[in-house]
Amino acid sequence: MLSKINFTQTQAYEYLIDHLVDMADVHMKELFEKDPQRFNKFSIQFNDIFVDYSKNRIDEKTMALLLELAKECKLDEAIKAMFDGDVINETENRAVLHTALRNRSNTPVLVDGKDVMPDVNEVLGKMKTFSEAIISGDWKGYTGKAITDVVNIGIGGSDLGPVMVTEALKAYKNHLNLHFVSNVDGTHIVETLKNVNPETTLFLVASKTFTTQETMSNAHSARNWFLASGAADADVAKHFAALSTNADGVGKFGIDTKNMFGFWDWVGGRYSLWSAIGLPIALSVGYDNFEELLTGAHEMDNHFKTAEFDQNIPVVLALLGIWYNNFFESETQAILPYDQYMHRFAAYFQQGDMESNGKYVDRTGEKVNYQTGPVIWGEPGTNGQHAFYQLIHQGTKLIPCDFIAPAKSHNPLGEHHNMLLSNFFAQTEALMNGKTEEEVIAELEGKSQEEIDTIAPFKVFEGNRPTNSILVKKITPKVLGSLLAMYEHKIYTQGVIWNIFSFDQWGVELGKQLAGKILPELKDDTEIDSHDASTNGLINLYKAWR
Ligand SMILES: O=P(O)(O)OC[C@H]1O[C@@H](O)[C@H](O)[C@@H](O)[C@@H]1O
Repeated sequence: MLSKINFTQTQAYEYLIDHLVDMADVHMKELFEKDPQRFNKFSIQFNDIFVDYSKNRIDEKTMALLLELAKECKLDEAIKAMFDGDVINETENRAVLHTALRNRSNTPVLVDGKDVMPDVNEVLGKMKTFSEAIISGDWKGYTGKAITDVVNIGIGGSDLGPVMVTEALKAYKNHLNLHFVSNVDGTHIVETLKNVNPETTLFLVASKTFTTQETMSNAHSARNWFLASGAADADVAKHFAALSTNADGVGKFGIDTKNMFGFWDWVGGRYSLWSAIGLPIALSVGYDNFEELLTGAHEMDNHFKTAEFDQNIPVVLALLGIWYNNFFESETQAILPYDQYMHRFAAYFQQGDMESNGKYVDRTGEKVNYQTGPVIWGEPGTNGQHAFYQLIHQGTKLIPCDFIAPAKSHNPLGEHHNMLLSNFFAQTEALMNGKTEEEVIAELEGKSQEEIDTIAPFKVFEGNRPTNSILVKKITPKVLGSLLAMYEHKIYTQGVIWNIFSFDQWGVELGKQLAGKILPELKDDTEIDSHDASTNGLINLYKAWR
């Protein structure tokens, strides 16, 4: 059981409130001027990942107090509890062991007294054999042709992770074409099926529960399409596989359980890309690269488990996030990868973070009296610069940003990478330093005083906008694995301090339930009056217009 400490009642929190008064008007520029060691003090390297957090509104006292806060909230016990397989997902009565899926050291991990590693390794072995057979072409479709296209049908955690990783690792891709269908909007499956041939397509039905409406509907439509092409029921086995914890559901759908890749209820959907849900990754970049991804994550797991908190990247990032979220009242957190391949990275962590920490009830069942999870958003640089950075630089909201960039590009083309990275460095520098009125006036030399007075206020940048710079050597499978685990553990750390349960997601249920009630009401054109006036009005208009 996790302890149930309200962090706003700790000693460290009280000190931090006082300390905030001292820090509120301090400009980071001054902190850099005062301390030549600041960059060394506030940066951590872990393997090929370098995290510079010196461009934050912190000093040594801030970090000491934040670290104290982590201690008072018993973060050490919480970390141990997760790795030990304790039932820390209390509202679902489950352990949380995505770390076991990438436990490359193979040390036993016990759930209810049973070591789960043999099962984990068995599924990995099956994924290896299967992916190699598909990639080599040994696996034949129902007319004897090799597979050319893989369509993953899944949503949420059964989609976002594999999409993000297969995109991020596109440089490692083989000849297979990967497609992802998630939305129940018929457009998604229809448009995808236009581009594939039933004789050479493999469908992966990815669903932890195997009950999710969107996924089941898309899977049925895909099977109908497949059978309509002239294939027989018996051919389904050559073209459909399931990634799921629900063997009964898989069997009922008509997928041979030989083609089922299992995982377990102690794997949360948004933490499942390391499990059988990662099969599209193994198919896209080869099993060895998938294993490298696991290795990278495992290394970060060990770092999180063993590094002192002041040298622990996920812990430090989490505490900085809390500093802004709970003391500076920032509402959002931007994730800005300067790497085109990582264009779905922020979208992935929208689920990872917001579904984990978007909770207003604490671990005692009481409503919290403080802010919990931030809104996560972001796009790859430099695209974001030409779109929304205006607000980050000169808007009224404080937006802490994570900038992520690789030193080596997979596509070193002329000066492109230097140009990209010059923007990466320039943005965090600009956000920190800003531009003073004097600097603006100096730039306007030669203009009339009237012109200067008119335009100068618009050209001033306050600066003092916080950023973390995460510079990695190269986006390899291993580095990506470490980065993903880093954010996962940051999320958990914040959940521990906010005293919330990060591994359930009750907030997604109500909408599903209501949609279930409304669906039968849409079958015919009878006027509806069973809801509020707005919902009735909209449903009836829909019926009139469809
Ligand atoms: O993998 P499943 O069972 O189809 O679930 C998909 C998604 O369903 C959503 O309802 C959950 O909030 C997500 O956490 C989950 O990833």
